[in-house]
Amino acid sequence: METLVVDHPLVAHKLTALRDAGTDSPTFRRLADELVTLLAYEATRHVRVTELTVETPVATARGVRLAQPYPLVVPILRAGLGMLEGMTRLLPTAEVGFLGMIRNETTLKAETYATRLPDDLSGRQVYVVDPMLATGGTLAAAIQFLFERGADDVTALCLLAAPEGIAHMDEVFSGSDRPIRLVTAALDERLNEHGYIVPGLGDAGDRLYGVV
Ligand SMILES: O=P(O)(O)OC[C@H]1O[C@H](OP(=O)(O)OP(=O)(O)O)[C@H](O)[C@@H]1O
Ligand SMILES: O=c1cc[nH]c(=O)[nH]1
Ligand SMILES: [Mg+2]
Repeated sequence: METLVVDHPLVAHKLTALRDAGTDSPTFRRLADELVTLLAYEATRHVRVTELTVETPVATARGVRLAQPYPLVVPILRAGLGMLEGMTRLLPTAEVGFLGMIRNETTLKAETYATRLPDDLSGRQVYVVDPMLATGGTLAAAIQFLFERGADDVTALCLLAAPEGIAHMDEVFSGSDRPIRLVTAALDERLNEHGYIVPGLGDAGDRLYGVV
């Protein structure tokens, strides 16, 4: 997996506020939304475009527009929903598909409870959004699911990643000829004994939407 850690003072500033346990849910949501827009700028660097010409008031100009089929954005519920609007603001013509997944907090295995995606993803560029890449079980299962539907160009946007999660992704997809990119605001130190990212930001879903 090709990993890009976005090194930018504004990203670091917003991420620091996001990590702060004293940051309330409304502020956390706003910061997550702002951060994803900054990450999306880098994550969409390879978005497919087609060339065209337009008439400016002065002359003919060559330019580009997003190619069809338009990209698919896939938030992994629940926490990924906190990154959806920031993505679609930048890619307003993108289609949106949903994956509902929850990590069993005892076994740390990901379980899928909802899927609402186009059946055929061949030829589509897919952007998966989920704030946390911890053990990597959730993201690996999500991408396997997208690959089964024909996706061959997947970029994941995460606010935080752990080295263990990146290693797991590399192991699961080592023999794959389909490239996967990860764009993240930070690569943290490690996971703790409960599978939480250290120093991390806690449970992203709870901090966005409250404890259920
Ligand atoms: O890399 P992993 O070890 O699989 O963990 C990461 C997953 O855990 C969190 O979701 P969670 O399962 O807490 O669900 P939620 O979004 O409903 O809170 C997070 O948003 C990821 O989806
Ligand atoms: O640190 C972590 C790990 C998994 N899920 C979270 O929300 N936070
Ligand atoms: Mg959670």
